Amino acid sequence: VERLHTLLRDAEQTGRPLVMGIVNVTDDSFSGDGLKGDTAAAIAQAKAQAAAGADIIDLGAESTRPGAAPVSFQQEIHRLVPVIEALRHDLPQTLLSVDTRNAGTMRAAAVAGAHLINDISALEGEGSLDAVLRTGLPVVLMHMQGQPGSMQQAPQYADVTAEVRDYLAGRIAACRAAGLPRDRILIDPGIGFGKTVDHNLALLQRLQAFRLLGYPLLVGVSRKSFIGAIAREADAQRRLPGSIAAALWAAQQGAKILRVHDVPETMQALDVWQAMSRGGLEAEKF
Ligand SMILES: Nc1nc2[nH]c(SCC(=O)O)nc2c(=O)[nH]1
Repeated sequence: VERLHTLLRDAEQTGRPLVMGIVNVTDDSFSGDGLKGDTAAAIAQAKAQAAAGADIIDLGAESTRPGAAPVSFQQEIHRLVPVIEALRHDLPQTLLSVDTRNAGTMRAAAVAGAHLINDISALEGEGSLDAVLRTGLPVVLMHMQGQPGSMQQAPQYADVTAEVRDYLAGRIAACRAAGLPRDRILIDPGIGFGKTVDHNLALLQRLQAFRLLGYPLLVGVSRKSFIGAIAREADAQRRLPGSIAAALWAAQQGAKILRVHDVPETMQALDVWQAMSRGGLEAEKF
């Protein structure tokens, strides 16, 4: 928790958000050897993101893309633990986050050395709030309407910003009442999780509403389909300019952590944005 708060204080002082690199430890193994190929690939990707300046690496084993099939927590653990253990050793300066909804995975990830739990279901899963309490780790509470398999069919809100904010306020209250200290809570509006394009845009336009809750704000826009809709780009791998634009907007609105696929490109964009938004280079010598 201390290391995360040191980074968050730096972010506050420099006005530059932290960068969280995304690493998926999936099982669609190209090598056909089940997992070894995917473990090695995930470790290599995490190392590259850390070398490019990522402050945090977010490791996920369950694709929570709309329509994705759920993954058992045993399978999640089987995929994630080797990667966490390797990165704890190889990347001692980089915080490791685990993207999971499962209490069992949270416990195993903490034992393996993860520093942060990133839960798209805001600790609503069976036993997950208790599991996180016992791990001592900080947690990202994210809003999602419905479930990944069906959440994009008919997202529905009277006032998306108010409803997402009130949901997060409720989850914060529940976690605090269960004994989770303030300094172990981060929040996230869940861009793309049960939202139309217009819902996502409304949330991004009103990110300040979430800062009023008083917790560090994490935002994930990288390569998401609302960017594809706006820019008419069906291929997620070709949404980098739009992802950078949305990330800088979120930074401008006070997001403290940006969750991204493209770390070097985001770092360069933040370098230039920071030079102008805070005035003057940060003692850079050419
Ligand atoms: N906290 C948090 N966790 C996430 N996990 C994913 S998976 C879908 C994708 O990357 O397109 N998105 C997010 C996000 O926005 N926030």
